Amino acid sequence: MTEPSTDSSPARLLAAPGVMKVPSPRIEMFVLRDFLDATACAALVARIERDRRPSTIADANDDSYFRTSETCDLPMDAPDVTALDIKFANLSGIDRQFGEPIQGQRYEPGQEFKAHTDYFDPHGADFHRFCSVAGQRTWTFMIYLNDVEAGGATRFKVIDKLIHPERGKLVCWNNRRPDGSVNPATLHHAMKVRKGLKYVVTKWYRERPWA
Ligand SMILES: O=C(O)CCC(=O)C(=O)O
Ligand SMILES: [Fe+2]
Repeated sequence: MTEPSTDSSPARLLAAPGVMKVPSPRIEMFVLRDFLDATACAALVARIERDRRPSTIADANDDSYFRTSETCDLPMDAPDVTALDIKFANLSGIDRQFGEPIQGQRYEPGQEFKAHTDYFDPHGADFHRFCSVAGQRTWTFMIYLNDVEAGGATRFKVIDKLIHPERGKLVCWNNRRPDGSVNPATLHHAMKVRKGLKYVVTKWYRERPWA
C-alpha cells in the first residue's frame, strides 16, 4: 500500500498545463488562469450568498476592522463542492484528508482582510488550540470567483506582488520555506473592494489529517 501524499511541490504544479510560477526566490507561488469555468464559479457564488456569516480570525487581535468580509463554510458533501475538492487534490497532489473544509469569502465595497499569514504563529497563544490535532497549515489554494469592478486585489508586500481578481483564476502558495519553517514572505492583504462585490474560495491543507 502506498502512503497518502501530504505535500505538493513546484514540479507537480508546473506539470499541469497553464500553471505559471510567480518569479520570486522567496516563495513557492503559482497562478493558473481559468481553473474553474463560469458555471462552477456562479454556483459557488450562489452558495456563498445564501450561507454567509461575518468572518472571524484565529489569532486574538484588537482591531475589529482587520477582517471585515463574510465567510461561508461550504458543505463538503454537496456534489459540486466534492468535485471542487477533488479538482484541488488532483492539482496539488495532496490527499483530500489533509484539507480543511473549503471556505468561501465575500467582500463588499470597503471590506478587506488586512495583512496576515495563513499559517498560525508558532509562538502565538492559540497555536496549540488551532494546530494540536491537524498540525500547521502547509499550502493555500485560492480561487477568485468573479471579476471585481474595482479594488480587491491580493497584495503580497514582502515580495512586491499584486494578484488581481479574475473569474476562475487560481493562486496557490507554500506557507513554508524549503527547510519546513513558516515563510513570512507569504504575508498577504486582501485589499479593499472599491466597487462591486468580490467572492473567493480558499482551500488550506494541514500537516496531518483534518478529521
Ligand atoms: O480574498 C483574498 O484575496 C485573500 C483571502 C485570504 O487571504 C484568506 O482568506 O486567508
Ligand atoms: Fe489569507
